[in-house]
Amino acid sequence: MATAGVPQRFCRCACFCSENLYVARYGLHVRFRGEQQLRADYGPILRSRGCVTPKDFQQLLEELEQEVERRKRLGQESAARKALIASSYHPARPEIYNSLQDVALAPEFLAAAEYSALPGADLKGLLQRLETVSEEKRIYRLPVFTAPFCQALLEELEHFERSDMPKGRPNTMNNYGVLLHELGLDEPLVTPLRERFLQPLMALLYPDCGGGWLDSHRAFVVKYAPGQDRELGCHYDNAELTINVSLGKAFTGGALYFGGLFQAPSALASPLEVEHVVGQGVLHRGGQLHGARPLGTGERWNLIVWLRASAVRNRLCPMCCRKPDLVDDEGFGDGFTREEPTTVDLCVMT
Ligand SMILES: O=C(O)CCC(=O)C(=O)O
Ligand SMILES: [Fe+2]
Repeated sequence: MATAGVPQRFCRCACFCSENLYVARYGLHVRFRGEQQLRADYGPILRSRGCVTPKDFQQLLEELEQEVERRKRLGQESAARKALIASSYHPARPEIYNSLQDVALAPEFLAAAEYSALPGADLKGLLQRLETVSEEKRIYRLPVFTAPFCQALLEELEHFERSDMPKGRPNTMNNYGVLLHELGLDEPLVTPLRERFLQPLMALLYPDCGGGWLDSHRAFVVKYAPGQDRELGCHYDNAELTINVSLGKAFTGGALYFGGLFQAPSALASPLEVEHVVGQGVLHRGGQLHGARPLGTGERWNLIVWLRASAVRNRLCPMCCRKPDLVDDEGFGDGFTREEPTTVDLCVMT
């Protein structure tokens, strides 16, 4: 469905500063309101995962307090980094910052998106144009970018990494990578990718998850390398839908694994392993539990776009599973809005 909206102010949910704090050492997401609550809610599980001595617990407390402070400052600090990068960073591959061209996209991706935008398109027709990785889990895969585009984007990201520009962390679980909006790549690259190509695809694949109502995103590149992050613990995304595109380089290991939906009990029984194919994107629901196996050799860079539909998340924050407690934020925030999205069905207007 084609939609035209007025510019929105986006918000985050206040739970961002108290829920789902990730403790990598103990492989655990915790809710944190203070020492007593942490002991009461997580004492036994923390002990079973190696947080045994008073010193261990004290260290964990300090880390959680720091993480809360970091999260409170995140929006403003990110906006400041973006402004500095815009004024003083010199790209290695300036063409990446031009508006997204069809030549950057794999023919299969163009064909699937073009088909999906036709008035008579249906799910059955679309499924003939992409790979069904799991029908039950509704996971799909298709080529997204051409090899030269992946190469150019990687070169640009490595150039940025080597620069002395300030860098944000892609999300609360990955320590290495790049936030694309800070680099100035949202407007020319990610927003057109979402609006022109992913929206029609997702509307057919996941109409029940807001696929037809995507109005913002959070896009980042995650990097895995020896001596840096090597694997990713099991989690669900703060997104209605996700696309994960493998950009390269040469690597072994790092496969994605998928369990059930996070709301379902025994959600991680018999996970499904999905290998990366360079240039290809894996599509899945944000609520599908997943993680990444340890990297073997080489470096792995993946573009992740968390796609958000305010019409869905305004009703229920996927991170705290409550009605969101809205806090104004910078940019797309976490994709919540105070008003319902104002959309005009362009089909009706013609
Ligand atoms: O390592 C990957 O490719 C998956 C990353 C991921 O799931 C995420 O960032 O949400
Ligand atoms: Fe994820």
